[in-house]
Amino acid sequence: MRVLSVASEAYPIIKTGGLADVVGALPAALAPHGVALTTFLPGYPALAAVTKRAKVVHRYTDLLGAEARILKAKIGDHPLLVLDAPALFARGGGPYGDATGADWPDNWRRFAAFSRAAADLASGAVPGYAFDILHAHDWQAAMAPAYLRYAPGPAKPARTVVTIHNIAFQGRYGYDIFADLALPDIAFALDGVEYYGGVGYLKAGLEAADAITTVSPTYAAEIRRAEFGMGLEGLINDRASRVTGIVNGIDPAVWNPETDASLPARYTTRTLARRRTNKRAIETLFGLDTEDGPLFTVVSRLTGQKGMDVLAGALDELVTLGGRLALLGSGDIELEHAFLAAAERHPGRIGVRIGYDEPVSHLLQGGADAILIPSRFEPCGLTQLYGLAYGCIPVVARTGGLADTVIDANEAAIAAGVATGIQHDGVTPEALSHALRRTLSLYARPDRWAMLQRNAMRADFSWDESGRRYANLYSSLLEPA
Ligand SMILES: Nc1ncnc2c1ncn2[C@@H]1O[C@H](COP(=O)(O)OP(=O)(O)O[C@H]2O[C@H](CO)[C@@H](O)[C@H](O)[C@H]2O)[C@@H](O)[C@H]1O
Repeated sequence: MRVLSVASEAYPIIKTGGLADVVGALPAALAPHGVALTTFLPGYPALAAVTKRAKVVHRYTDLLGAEARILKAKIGDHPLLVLDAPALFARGGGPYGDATGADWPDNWRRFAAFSRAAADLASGAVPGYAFDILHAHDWQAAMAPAYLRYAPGPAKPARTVVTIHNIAFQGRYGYDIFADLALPDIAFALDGVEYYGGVGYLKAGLEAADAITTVSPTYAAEIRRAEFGMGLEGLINDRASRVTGIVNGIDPAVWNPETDASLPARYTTRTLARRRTNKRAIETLFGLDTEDGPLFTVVSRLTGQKGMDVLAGALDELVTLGGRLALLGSGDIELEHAFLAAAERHPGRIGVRIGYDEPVSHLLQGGADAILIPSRFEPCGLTQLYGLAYGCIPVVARTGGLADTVIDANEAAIAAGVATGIQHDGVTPEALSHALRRTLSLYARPDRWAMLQRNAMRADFSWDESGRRYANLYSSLLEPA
């Protein structure tokens, strides 16, 4: 089975968040199930190294107004296609905006062109290329199924899957762009690309897709409610029979404490004491006091989704209770300032690094005692999975994938020997305070804490099962109706 996986980022080439980890891991996750997956990415400057000697497989003189080429390269050992369109993608800053974080004003054109090219690959417009399934990730790729539906190429169009990694980002634009999308007028319909009078990219993809997935069963249920659906709950309910939740796995080649080159000391469940060396390295890097007391970490975008405002308000208490915090993140400027101010108030107890740093994120998982994830909503969440694998106990809000992947250390779960973390209901100062206190009282019982760590590290979040689920979903779409 041949699948085209269409996304705006993929680890290790270009990453701003969890989407990249998943897209980067899918080819290896699906190969054992007989799925040959080709990844399709926009040609940002970060791809220059991998496309240097790439073969041109297709040329456009006018792809929604831009000159473009499709290049053939590799991501690891797996096939990669790249949309090289300098007018759209060859610019500094990030994949979605300039260096200040402001979105590019032509994102509608950039990702419509990218989706149009994906649809061409998946419907016979590019000689030598054919795919059974087009799998589009998030709004940046979601117009591809809409193009396949309304303006396919010469061959039978591939069947389509859209995966929602975060429904909060929808790619919503005014009606004025419609004329430039090169879609027939009938596409501007209630069950087409129309969204509240304008154009909605994610909405269009969800209407056109043969199957919709999101990244955990609980989030799949949550987005049927107004509180989580962000305006798309009606559509999700109408199409509920096509919606499934498939939890993300983690890539053992990247996230494994036994082999992780970013850790000063590597370890297993049998050598947990070696984590102390990593803790010392964190203390040095973050300017924290040297001691064996509880060390919390945060590795996150600093946003309201992640509950970082509530956490910032809980830091004085965290310190009063005897905890320390090493935080790595970037995002909302007020939140960055709030965490930096807390670090100034509590020298030696709170250390903050504003920025994005992959190796430091590994060190924090490998040396801190617990990772705080008080998200208001979380489609799956990966940092709690990395925490589990590294014995860095996740302290999480009971929502979305966090609810599905962490087993709360209540008395029954402890007695049964299955607890892997701490959950709290709601993202309020009281709930967070209670969770911090529970965590610290567990930490004060070394036997219980070590049991939690061992349970967490043994929990299976490999891609085996989820890879099989995606493969089964693809197969089901290819069966005759
Ligand atoms: N400052 C920093 N430095 C280094 N690394 C950093 C970092 N800040 C974050 N990261 C890394 O970025 C990734 C974040 O992934 P998450 O799944 O937690 O959230 P995100 O909201 O980006 O993803 C969305 O998509 C994913 C994938 O489906 C869903 O799991 C999730 O719920 C959804 O919101 C992790 O690999 C983390 O280590």
